[in-house]
Amino acid sequence: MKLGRLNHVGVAVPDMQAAIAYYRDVMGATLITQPFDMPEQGVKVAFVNTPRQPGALGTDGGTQIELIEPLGETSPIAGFIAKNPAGGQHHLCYEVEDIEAAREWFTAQGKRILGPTRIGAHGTPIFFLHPKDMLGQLTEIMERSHEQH
Ligand SMILES: CC[C@H](C(=O)O)C(=O)SCCNC(=O)CCNC(=O)[C@H](O)C(C)(C)COP(=O)(O)OP(=O)(O)OC[C@H]1O[C@@H](n2cnc3c(N)ncnc32)[C@H](O)[C@@H]1OP(=O)(O)O
Ligand SMILES: [Co+2]
Repeated sequence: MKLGRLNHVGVAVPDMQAAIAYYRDVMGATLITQPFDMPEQGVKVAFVNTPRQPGALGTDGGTQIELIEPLGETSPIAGFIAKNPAGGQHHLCYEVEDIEAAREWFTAQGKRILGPTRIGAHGTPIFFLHPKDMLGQLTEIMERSHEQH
């Protein structure tokens, strides 16, 4: 498998609106999506587009900041926010051509895959790899969008 594009950096936040105001007012971001809920993933999500982005989700261009706020009692990031009340860098997401081939690759490497492959915030299949197997970094693998833009 070859290293793919860094699609986004996941940043866990305790307060989505405060985080959006920070990226807009402190960091000067101009392309921030409206937050949307992903109850099946236990998060509220918003994307901060870095420059050279056409502005549509998942399109080619720069890397996004993916703001994630816990949603619901069983959010997988509740523990992270409990340990890091101010929030912080949560995961990195890399793109692959074929999610199933990537699953086989990491499994063969003895890396723990967290749960089933499911549809992520960009509408393509994703899975997560345990941070303890990935240099301490929670790692998301995402099949890149094959739509032509
Ligand atoms: C899917 C929508 C969207 C997208 O891009 O499409 C997203 O990315 S949503 C992102 C939120 N969803 C997930 O993160 C799913 C995968 N994550 C998990 O299953 C859990 O968060 C897990 C298992 C990584 C950690 O769960 P939890 O914190 O409840 O467990 P522990 O406290 O026992 O943690 C075990 C061990 O790992 C360390 N840890 C936890 N989170 C992270 C992290 N983000 N980065 C690095 N290390 C992490 C934690 O400190 C523990 O270490 P220890 O030394 O044992 O204390
Ligand atoms: Co993500």
